[in-house]
Amino acid sequence: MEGEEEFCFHEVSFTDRDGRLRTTRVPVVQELSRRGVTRLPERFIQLKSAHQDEAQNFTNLEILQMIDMIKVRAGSAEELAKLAKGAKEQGMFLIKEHGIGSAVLDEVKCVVQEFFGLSFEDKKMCVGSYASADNLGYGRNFVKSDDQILEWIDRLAVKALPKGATDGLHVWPQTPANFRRAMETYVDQARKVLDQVLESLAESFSLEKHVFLQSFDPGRSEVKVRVNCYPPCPRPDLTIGLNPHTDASALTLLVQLDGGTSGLQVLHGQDPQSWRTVEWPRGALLVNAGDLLEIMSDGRVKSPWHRVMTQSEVERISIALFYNPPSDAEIVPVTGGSGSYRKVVVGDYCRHYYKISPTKTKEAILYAKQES
Ligand SMILES: O=C(O)CCC(=O)C(=O)O
Ligand SMILES: [Fe+2]
Repeated sequence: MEGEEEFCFHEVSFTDRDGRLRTTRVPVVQELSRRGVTRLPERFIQLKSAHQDEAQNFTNLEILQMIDMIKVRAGSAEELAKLAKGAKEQGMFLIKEHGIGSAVLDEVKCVVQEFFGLSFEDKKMCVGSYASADNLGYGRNFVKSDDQILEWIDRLAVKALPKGATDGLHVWPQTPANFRRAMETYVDQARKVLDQVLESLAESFSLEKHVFLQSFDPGRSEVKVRVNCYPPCPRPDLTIGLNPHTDASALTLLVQLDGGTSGLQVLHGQDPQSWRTVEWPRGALLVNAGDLLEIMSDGRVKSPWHRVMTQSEVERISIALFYNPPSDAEIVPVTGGSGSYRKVVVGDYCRHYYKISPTKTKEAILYAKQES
């Protein structure tokens, strides 16, 4: 058996179910992978459950709508109809001709690859840890107990907007030196694209075009970026990169680094629902509705349940950008939808989401449901 003492660990603080502050150690999966472990450590083995059985037998999702943002900007009725369809039927769609410069995308991909290419010691040294502030920095996904089954992932999370929000908190990597500049340039351009998506989504639902955008504020809206690294895994059939979840955000923009095949899966269809692997053409970006948009849109859009599978030979890196209105903004569902949502304060919703996550079902959104 590989000696536990040889592994590198993330030190994790969490508040347990009794409200006590606890610490635990979580193996750094990139290091396990680099050392060529052939046996998946016990803590990563998911219980044999329905979704594991299905995981070995899924089909590709070929029907994600591909939205041409040039046509959207020109007000093409046909493209807006595709946008409405993608948002309503799957809560997830692809965008092309988005206007984010290829040099900007190449640079951001390059800095995240360089960061995850560093040794564990160098990564730890050049960036603050999760314990430092609000789940930011370099580490792992949620850990809430000593006996939690772990996901095969390492991640880096930074708060990119409002500008300067994390100055002094040492959560931006110092290596590579251009990391922060590259990420902030990307975030700036991505935010403009997402504003356009929000405006066009409203139009595509025959609503006034500012109904979603009006909750946002150029100086105070929030962007968190999470870089997800799923290293090659000895037993992809026994574990998962990221457990099924919905995002708390209004919108999430996903970039997947070239070279990696997609491991992202989304729950598709109604009665029966099934997991489908997302087909992700090179160059396209993926937009995913989060819970806040489900609330704002009064259920016209549903935040999709999604998860990430691992692969045995390939390291996959994705960049998830979460776009939210200011934390103190009150979001009010646009009437005429399902009528089952109530107004919530963004920060209150997000705190609730993080407090109860991870969950086995789409539970956090119940917080924003009207009592019937
Ligand atoms: O890696 C991916 O493609 C998805 C990541 C994701 O769902 C998340 O970070 O919330
Ligand atoms: Fe997600």
